[in-house]
Amino acid sequence: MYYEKDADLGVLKGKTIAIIGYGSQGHAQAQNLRDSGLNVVIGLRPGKSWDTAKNDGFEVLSVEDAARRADVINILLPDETQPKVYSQSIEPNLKSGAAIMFSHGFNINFGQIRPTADKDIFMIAPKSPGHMVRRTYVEGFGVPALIAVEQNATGQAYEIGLAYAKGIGSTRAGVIETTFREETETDLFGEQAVLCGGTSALVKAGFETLIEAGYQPEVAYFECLHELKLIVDMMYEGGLASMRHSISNTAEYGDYVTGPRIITAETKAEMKRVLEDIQTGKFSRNFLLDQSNGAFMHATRRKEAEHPIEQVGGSLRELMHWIKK
Ligand SMILES: NC(=O)C1=CN([C@@H]2O[C@H](COP(=O)(O)OP(=O)(O)OC[C@H]3O[C@@H](n4cnc5c(N)ncnc54)[C@H](OP(=O)(O)O)[C@@H]3O)[C@@H](O)[C@H]2O)C=CC1
Ligand SMILES: CC[C@](O)(C(C)=O)C(=O)O
Ligand SMILES: [Mg+2]
Ligand SMILES: [Mg+2]
Repeated sequence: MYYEKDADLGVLKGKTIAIIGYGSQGHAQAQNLRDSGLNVVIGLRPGKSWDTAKNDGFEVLSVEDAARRADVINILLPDETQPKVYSQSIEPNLKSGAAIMFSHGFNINFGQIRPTADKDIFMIAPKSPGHMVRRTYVEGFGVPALIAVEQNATGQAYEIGLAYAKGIGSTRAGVIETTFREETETDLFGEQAVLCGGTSALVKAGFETLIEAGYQPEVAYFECLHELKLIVDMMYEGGLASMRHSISNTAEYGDYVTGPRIITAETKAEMKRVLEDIQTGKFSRNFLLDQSNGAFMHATRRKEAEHPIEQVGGSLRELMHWIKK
């Protein structure tokens, strides 16, 4: 694990870091790096993010101009957008010896971006949503991250990568070394099976079961979604044991006897098939195919927004002034 003492911000002093994209990760990493005293420019197309980055006080350039200026460039565009922008706007304008960074290994791992041999290629992957990358930094800490070096053309990739990780606050929390392949496959698996796909399916199924049995939607919302954060906060702080220490014996007994009825051997067998689809490239091919017109994604976004849990949750959260803050 790498910490503050292992990273020297001085490696990046006097260099220009171009952050391409100003979305979830882009805005957070750019603001943290600037607050760490580093020189950051933002590369974008004209539009909403351009205006936001400008209002936040950044020098905003076209992607082409940002690439020309960059000593280090972090491509923080949506994964499906990166290959075209890289080949059309970034690659032709990069200096020889520039360092190319990612925060997720998707496009290198699946061969969608293939930089030339004279460039450093590495990744600092925060294990956190972008907005928490910023929030924890402002609070004086940071989120854990992974470092992976794919190509070390200058021999300086680790030093630059660790300095970058320090700049976004991650060496305060700890940085673990990995490979592009391990980060890509575990990240995709985690978000699909556990963190996002698994959790949202579990929450919706629990909520639907209660309201179909005639219970109040508001009660079902508190039980299956709202309280989840409070339970997960305890797991985050002290693992499963700490959560089980705080809940009642009744809940702990129910945890042991009912958990395996919900997440069964068949669920785990399906998880293995999900992982295989990621490893073989089947998932990435399907994702990129859908993103060429976005048909499944757009239809599903609309359908999910209409789910009763979103309707009741929207009204309840209006009353939760502490969340709005
Ligand atoms: N979201 C997260 O928390 C995490 C993301 N990652 C990785 O970080 C990377 C960035 O993801 P994320 O932050 O979610 O991305 P977002 O979808 O939040 O970022 C979109 C940004 O890219 C800009 N953009 C989109 N298309 C173009 C284009 N053609 N030219 C110029 N700018 C464009 C958008 O600008 P506009 O307003 O003009 O559309 C916007 O600023 C991905 O590799 C992702 O896997 C890794 C860890 C966590
Ligand atoms: C869990 C989803 C994530 O991998 C993340 C926030 O780490 C992502 O791709 O957004
Ligand atoms: Mg992730
Ligand atoms: Mg991810």
